[in-house]
Amino acid sequence: MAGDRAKPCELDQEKYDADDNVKIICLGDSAVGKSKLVERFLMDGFQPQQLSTYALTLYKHTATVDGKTVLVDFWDTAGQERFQSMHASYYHKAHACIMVFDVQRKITYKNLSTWYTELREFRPEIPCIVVANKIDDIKMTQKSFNFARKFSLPLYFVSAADGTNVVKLFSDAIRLAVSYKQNSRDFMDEVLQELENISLEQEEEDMLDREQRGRIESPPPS
Ligand SMILES: Nc1nc2c(ncn2[C@@H]2O[C@H](COP(=O)(O)OP(=O)(O)OP(=O)(O)O)[C@@H](O)[C@H]2O)c(=O)[nH]1
Ligand SMILES: [Mg+2]
Repeated sequence: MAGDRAKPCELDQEKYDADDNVKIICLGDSAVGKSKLVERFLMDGFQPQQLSTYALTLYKHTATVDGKTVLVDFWDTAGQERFQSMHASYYHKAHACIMVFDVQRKITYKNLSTWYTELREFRPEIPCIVVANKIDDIKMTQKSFNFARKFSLPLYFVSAADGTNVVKLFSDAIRLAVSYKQNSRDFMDEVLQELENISLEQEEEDMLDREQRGRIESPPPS
């Protein structure tokens, strides 16, 4: 159910290896509207309250992409310092990113580069959408935001308050996540998998060695 708080068992990230599971993360400064956007998409509603996301909220959604059912987890967290302590697992196995700024607060736009740098440290290749939120509140005089162009990222002008472009944003994010998962594997994933396999092989070898030594050292049965 949308809005459920993440329970430890739901944080088992192995499930994202299965074909029908994708993970989409939300990034951006505090109060840019990350939570409101997900809520608007999932519940088609908007309650203008000021509550900041506490630690981590997982929103679950079932989508259909090209006739196939896809289970989508949207990961949402607070954009403030609290985020710092959990970044590695937040990015782990993510298939797409929605990176939000507030068109009314320039600093949130400036900070995109910090978010983007961190995203690319953990997930060098996943699709990332840049989102200009709160366009209901200002007169958009064809403002141009170079950040998205500079990194060749798609830019969406949206409003969680009145719903402008919200469905389009999330539908496209889901499609991108699915196609990323089907068509390419992150190089980092491959390297990590490789390392995991090597250490497993090593463990197996060590175990066989120990067994063999045990057999030699123990006296033969009389
Ligand atoms: N006018 C307007 N206000 C919005 C919009 N989206 C969000 N807000 C308001 O902005 C504030 C912050 O929204 P949140 O969704 O809680 O922001 P957040 O990015 O999740 O913040 P953290 O959880 O602290 O990281 C709330 O008061 C919302 O009502 C929008 O599209 N238009
Ligand atoms: Mg939030």
